[in-house]
Amino acid sequence: MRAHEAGALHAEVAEPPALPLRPPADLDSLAPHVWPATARRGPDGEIRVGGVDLRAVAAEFGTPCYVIDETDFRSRCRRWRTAFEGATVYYAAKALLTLGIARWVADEQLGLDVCTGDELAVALRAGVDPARIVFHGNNKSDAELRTALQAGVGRIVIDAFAELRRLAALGAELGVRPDVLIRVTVGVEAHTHEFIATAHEDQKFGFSLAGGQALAAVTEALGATSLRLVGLHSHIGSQIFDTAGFEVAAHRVVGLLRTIRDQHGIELPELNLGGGVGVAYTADDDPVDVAEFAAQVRAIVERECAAAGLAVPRLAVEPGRAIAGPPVLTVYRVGTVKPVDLGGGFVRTYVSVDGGMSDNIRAALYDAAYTCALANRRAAGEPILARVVGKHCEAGDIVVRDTFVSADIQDGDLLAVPVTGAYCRSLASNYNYLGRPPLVAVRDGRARLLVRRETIDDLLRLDLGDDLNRGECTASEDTPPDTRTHDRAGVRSGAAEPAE
Ligand SMILES: Cc1ncc(COP(=O)(O)O)c(C=O)c1O
Ligand SMILES: N[C@@H](CCCC[NH3+])C(=O)O
Repeated sequence: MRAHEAGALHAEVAEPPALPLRPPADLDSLAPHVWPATARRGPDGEIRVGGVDLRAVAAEFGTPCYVIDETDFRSRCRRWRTAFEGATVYYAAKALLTLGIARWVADEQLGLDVCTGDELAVALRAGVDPARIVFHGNNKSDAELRTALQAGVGRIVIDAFAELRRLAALGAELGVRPDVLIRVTVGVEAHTHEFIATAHEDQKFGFSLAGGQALAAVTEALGATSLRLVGLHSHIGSQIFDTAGFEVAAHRVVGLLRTIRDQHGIELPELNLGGGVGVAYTADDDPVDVAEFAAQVRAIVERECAAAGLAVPRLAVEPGRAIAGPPVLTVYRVGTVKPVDLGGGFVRTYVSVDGGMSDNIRAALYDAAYTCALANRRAAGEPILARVVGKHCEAGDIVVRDTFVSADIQDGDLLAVPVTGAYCRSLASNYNYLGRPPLVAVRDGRARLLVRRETIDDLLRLDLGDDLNRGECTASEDTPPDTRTHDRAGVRSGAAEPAE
């Protein structure tokens, strides 16, 4: 019985965890569909990735630390390229972007999807061929559009009428005619978290298909002499396992291609179906295989086009998570270990690590599930119910909501959390002044830094203090800083008086 049903006025007794929480048969196993492809346990029970001992990574680069299995990342790029042979695969940079990552993607002959001028700047700095870049965004500024046009970006995906007009004007001004696509909101309710579904009507992206805006945008783009409309774009959301959503989306956008042909006598040559393919975060997840996904998508589009009497357009896809997510794990150092009695015979052990929502906000933001394993040794105790939490001043600072850890877990152990490549570093913050962790690439027994750790000096370099007050303070150096008085508004007394 729940505490409130029993009329208890004081603290509620927590419900037993709702998940089908069975202790795993083996706390040390590293499910191959979850962990980086080269992750193995070494002779001391330590986890090694790319032939590198994570204890050595922690010793050299500190914790928390993102570790990327380069071989896994590159082979995912290749798998997508092969599965979508004849189509364009743009890696979605928002998932994880650094100069090194952009170069790997370019080496593997994938294009790049960017959605801000700053992502574009990183891609260009990395030497990515601008012609292989697609530029997204629901609020591109004139400056961003101008940079994209001047750089010769391959495709720009138009997201609003105002943008269409601004881009047409800029194209005319600069004497260029960019290839553009119209982003269509196809009205699919993708089976994923509300915050990462993007094709239902009531959200900020794209032109509504049902409301006729998409066709109106196409008509306007076709009439703009400084734009070359080459296709349609649809992205239904992220972390999707059920391919039915893509099927409905393809059906609807091909329907629009047909209407465009009927009304304008033009067959648009490109169809970009966006990203969104989900990955396994825990051993229970069963994501779609890329080759199968590609075959299904092609079959759907071919069938729909045949039915509409259209030539099959060139396809494009934009995987982010499916490429960047699984090759990365985060190594944390365990600190406080605190058993909390939940009542009713339940104890949950809170395992605090030295990072948290600043390096992985996904559990806090999307209730995302993760798993973890001891990285420095094998488990030597019984499995105990645990929650891995960060060190931030926030109760929702959770890294792994429900998991089992070894009963002998202790301060100083290393804990690895897999599948942290996508939307972890890219959504990282400096909450509580924690510097963002480094990104270390491992391959063939060697580890090297792709991005170093942010230090307090890095952060303070941006903080200009308050020069005005500093000048005044300097002028009255006889007053030690911590004994200066403050008025009730919290303003240092005398601050309004100019220093002599
Ligand atoms: C337009 C677009 N393309 C691609 C992606 C990448 O999605 P995912 O990382 O789920 O593959 C996103 C993000 O959801 C997106 O908004
Ligand atoms: N940030 C989301 C995905 C957003 C996809 C970008 N459009 C996540 O972590 O799952």
